[in-house]
Amino acid sequence: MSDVRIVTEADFEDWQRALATGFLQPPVLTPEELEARRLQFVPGRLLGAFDGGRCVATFRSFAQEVTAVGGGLVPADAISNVTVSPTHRRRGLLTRMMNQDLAAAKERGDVVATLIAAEYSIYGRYGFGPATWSTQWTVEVPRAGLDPRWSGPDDGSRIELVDGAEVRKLGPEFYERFRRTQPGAVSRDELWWQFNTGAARIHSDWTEPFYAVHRAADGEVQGLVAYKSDETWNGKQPDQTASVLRLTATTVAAERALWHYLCSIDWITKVKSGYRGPDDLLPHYLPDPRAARITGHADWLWVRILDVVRALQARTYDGTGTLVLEVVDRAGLAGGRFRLQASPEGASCAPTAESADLTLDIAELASVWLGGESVLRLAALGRVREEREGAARKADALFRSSGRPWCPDIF
Ligand SMILES: CC(=O)SCCNC(=O)CCNC(=O)[C@H](O)C(C)(C)COP(=O)(O)OP(=O)(O)OC[C@H]1O[C@@H](n2cnc3c(N)ncnc32)[C@H](O)[C@@H]1OP(=O)(O)O
Repeated sequence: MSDVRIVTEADFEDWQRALATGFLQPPVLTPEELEARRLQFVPGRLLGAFDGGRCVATFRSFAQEVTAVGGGLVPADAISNVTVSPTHRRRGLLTRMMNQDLAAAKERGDVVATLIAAEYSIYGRYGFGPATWSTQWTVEVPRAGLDPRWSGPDDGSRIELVDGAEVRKLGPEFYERFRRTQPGAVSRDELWWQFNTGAARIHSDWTEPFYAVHRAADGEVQGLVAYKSDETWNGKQPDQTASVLRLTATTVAAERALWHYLCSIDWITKVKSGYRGPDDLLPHYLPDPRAARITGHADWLWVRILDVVRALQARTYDGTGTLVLEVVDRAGLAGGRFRLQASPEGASCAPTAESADLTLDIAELASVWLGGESVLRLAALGRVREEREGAARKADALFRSSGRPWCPDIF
C-alpha cells in the first residue's frame, strides 16, 4: 500500500516528475524549471504518495484569500497540483490526500478551500461546489462598429505599454484595490507576479506577453491587461488575433478603454477575451454587441466551506431575513444546523436547535455563497430541500447578489 505523507525538500524533484507525469507533460524538467518550482515549496503544504520509494501522487496547497460578496477577505486553503500516476489511479490516493489536507486546513482556521477543477466530476464528493463560472468571448473586430480612428481615451486618462518589470512594480498595489471590488477574486502573492511576468519560469518556453496599463488623469492605475498576438501573416490582408491572458480594471471607464484599445490595434481582426465573468460587460462596450460571440462557458472556481458560521458572516446581504439551514456534510467537517440573521447592516450566524427552513449539502451552500448560483434554481433541480414552504424563495432573495462572482485567475 502506498504511503501518503508530507513531502520533504529531498523528495521534491521526484514529486515534480510525478506531477508532470500526472498532467501528461514531459516528465523531465530543466534545471531552470525546477529552480522556479522550488520557490513554491512551503514546508508541510505538499503531500505525496510514495510506493517503493517512488512518488506516485501529488497534492499542493497554499494560503490564499477569496473575496466574498461585499468585499470581505476570507482565508482559504488553495489546492493545486493534484495528480495520481496512471499506475496507481482509483485506489483512493486522492481521497486520502484530500482528507488529510482538508483536516489540516480546518485545524489552521481556514474558512474555505478552493480549487480549479480539471474535470467536473472529481471534487463534489469532497464537499466542493462550483462557485464561480467563466465565459469566453471572441470579438469580430470589423463587425463591432467601433470608431476606426480611435486613438486612445479622450477623458484625460491614458493607456501605456509597459514591460514585465514595471508590471511587478505597479501590479500588486493595483490588484489589491481590484480584488476588494470583485467577489470570487483570489489573492496574488509575490510569487504569482514573478511567475506571470517571467521573473521566474515554471515552463522554460514562457514568452513575454504585451502589457498595457490604464492610468486615470491623476496617474492612478485603473486597469491592466496582458495579451498575446499570433504571428500569422497571410501575405495580403492582416488577420491577427489578440488573445487576452488577463484584463482587470477598477472602473468601467478603464475596462471599456482597454477593450477598445485591444480592438483598435492595427492588424488585429479578432480579440479573444480569455476567461471572464458570465455577466461581463464586454459585449456592451461594442456598438454591436453581437460582434462578441460566446466561445466557451464553464464552471471555474470550486469552493469547499470549512466553517459555515464564518463564511456566512463574511459576506454582505442586500435583503433582511432570518433563515435556519440544515447543512449536510458527509465528511463531518462543517455540517450542522445554523441560524442566519442577515440585513444590509450585517449578518450573524450561529448553530441552533430550531427547526430547519431548508436542507442543503455543504457543496450547494458553496455554490450560492458567492452569489454564483441561485437557491431557487437548486431547489428546482432537487438539490436544495424546502422544509418550510417558501423557504427557497426567501433564501434566494437573501443570497442573491447584484453581480455574478468572477475569479480571473487559474492556479
Ligand atoms: C485542483 C487540481 O489540481 S485539478 C487536477 C486533477 N488532476 C487530474 O485531472 C490529472 C489526471 N487525473 C488524476 O491524476 C487522477 O485521476 C485524479 C487525481 C483525478 C483522481 O485520483 P484517484 O487516486 O484515482 O482518485 P480516488 O481513487 O481517490 O477516487 C476517489 C473517487 O473519485 C472518483 N474519481 C476519481 N477521479 C475521477 C474522475 N476523473 N472522474 C470521475 N470520478 C473520479 C473515483 O472513481 C472514486 O469514486 P468512489 O469514491 O465513488 O469510488
